[in-house]
Amino acid sequence: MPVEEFVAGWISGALGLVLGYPFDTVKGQREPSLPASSVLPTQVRLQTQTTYRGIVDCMVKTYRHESLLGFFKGMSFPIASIAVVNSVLFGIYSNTLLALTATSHQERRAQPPSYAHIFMAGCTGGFLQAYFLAPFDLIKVRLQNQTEPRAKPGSPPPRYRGPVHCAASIFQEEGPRGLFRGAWALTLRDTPTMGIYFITYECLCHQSTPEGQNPSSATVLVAGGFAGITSWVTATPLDVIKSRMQMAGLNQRAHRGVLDCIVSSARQEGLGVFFRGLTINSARAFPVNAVTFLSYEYLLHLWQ
Ligand SMILES: CN(C)C(=N)NCCC[C@H](N)C(=O)O
Repeated sequence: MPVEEFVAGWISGALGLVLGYPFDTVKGQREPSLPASSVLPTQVRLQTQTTYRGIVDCMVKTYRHESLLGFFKGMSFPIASIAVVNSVLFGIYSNTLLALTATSHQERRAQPPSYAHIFMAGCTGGFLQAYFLAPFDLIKVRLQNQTEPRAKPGSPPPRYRGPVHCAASIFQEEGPRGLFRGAWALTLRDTPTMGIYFITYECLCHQSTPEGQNPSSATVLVAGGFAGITSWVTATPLDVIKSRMQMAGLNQRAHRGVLDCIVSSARQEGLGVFFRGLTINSARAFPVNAVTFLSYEYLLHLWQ
C-alpha cells in the first residue's frame, strides 16, 4: 500500500487547516440566547442557537471579546489530529482507487478512473476517516464554544482548560463512548460528501486538462476549491446536526438520536436551521481545499 499518499495527505491537511481555522471558529460561534445565569462556560455558538446578527457581528464580537486568539482557539489540537484524518482520507481514497482500477496516482492521468469508482473510493475514505475524526472534532467543537476571554480577572473560568483537559473531562464524565458523541451524524455527513468532494475535483481537473497531462497548479487550485465548496454545501445540514449532537447535554437538550435532533431542530427553528453556517462553510472551503489539493498534488509529483 503506497504510503506517500498518506504522508502527502497529512501535510496538505495541516496546511489547509491553519488557513481555514478562523472561518471554522466563527462558524461555530453564537452569542448565547439563554439567560446568563443558565449559560454554562461552554456557551453554544452559531450553528446551535439563534441570536447573532450574522458572521460579521460574530467576528467583531469574537475579536473584541477574545482578541485574534479567539479565532484560533483550540487549534493546537486539530493541527495534528485533522492532519492525521486528512491523511487517512487521501490515503484510503487513493489506495481504494488502486484496488478498484489497478492504477497508481500518476497512472490515473493517462487512464482516468470512472466516476463510479471515484465516488466509491471517496465514500470509503469519508467513512473511515470519520471514525478517526469523531473524538478530535468533538473536542474542537467543545473548545470553540467557550467564549470566555483568556484569564481576564472576574471572568468565569472556562469549563475546559485545553484539549487534553477537555478529552479527560469527557472521558471521566461520559466514559470512552462520550468521546464519540455525534460520531454517527459525522459519519452520515462525511461518507457521501467525500464522494462528492473527490468527484468534483477529478471532474473539474479532467475537464480542464489535455488528455494524459497533469493538471496545472491553477486548475488544481480551482478544482480543489470548488470541490471543497460542493462538499460543504451538501454537508452543512448534517454539520449543524452533528454540532448539536456534540453540544447536547451541556447546555442543549440531549437528543434521542440523529433523527430526533433533525425533527426537533426543524420543528423549533424551521428548515433554515439546516443551512446555518453555509456561507462561512463555503467561504472557508475554497481556500482550505485549494491549498490542500495543491500541496497534495505537489508533494506526490515531487516524490514520484
Ligand atoms: C464534511 N465535508 C464536506 C468535508 N469534510 N469535505 C471535505 C473537505 C475536507 C477538508 N479537510 C475541510 O475541512 O474542508
